[in-house]
Amino acid sequence: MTALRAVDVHKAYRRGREQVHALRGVTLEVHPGEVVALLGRSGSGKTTLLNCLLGWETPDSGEVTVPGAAEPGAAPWRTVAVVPQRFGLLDELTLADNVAVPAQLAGIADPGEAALATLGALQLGHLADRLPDEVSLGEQQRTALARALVVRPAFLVADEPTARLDEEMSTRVLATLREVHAAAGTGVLIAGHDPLAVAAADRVVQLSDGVLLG
Ligand SMILES: Nc1ncnc2c1ncn2[C@@H]1O[C@H](COP(=O)(O)OP(=O)(O)OP(=O)(O)O)[C@@H](O)[C@H]1O
Repeated sequence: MTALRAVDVHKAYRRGREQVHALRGVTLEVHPGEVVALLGRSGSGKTTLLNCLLGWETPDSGEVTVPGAAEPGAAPWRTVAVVPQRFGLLDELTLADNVAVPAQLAGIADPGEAALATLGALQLGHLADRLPDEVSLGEQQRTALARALVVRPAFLVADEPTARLDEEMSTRVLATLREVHAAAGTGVLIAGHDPLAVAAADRVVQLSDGVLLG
């Protein structure tokens, strides 16, 4: 498995008459089995870079490589799973069903069972039948993580996974990311501005006004 890679990526948005250069020639590789923290203040371009890596946005120039995506029948979202900034849980579905949906789409033999096992691994088994608005924000966040992990992705991209959590819960979520990484060799990219994420990472890179430092 090769790296998840962005090479010399540029991306600008138009805001009225103004051009906002969100990314100015960013090159970043995340190798299988490493945890990378992507730091940067608000507006530095972190989400734009993640969106380009996920194929949700097309760079103006430069190249993004998602391992395995070029193979026939490949689904990039199975290779690179995401925990979005706003979780994206479906309000009408229980936590178990939220997690079962990607398992089903991925053709996993027993999606319900896989969902329960993944929720259990994140200490959420007892909440499986609740709706998202019947659990805490931290529990919603961990459910989004379970939904990303249920397809056993090669890479996991998490946009500010600790932004809405207190220190204790942040530590727990980051420990879970490290455990997943250790157990499955998953490459993890954590974006945010949380010093705790730095402590959990093998490597730290910083975006500043669309340029990657270090
Ligand atoms: N759809 C858009 N249209 C116009 N400008 C945008 C759009 N998306 C992002 N931008 C601008 O591009 C720059 C980078 O935004 P981005 O969301 O990537 O930053 P970020 O580092 O993820 O910020 P945050 O930490 O607040 O989420 C910002 O100046 C932002 O205002």
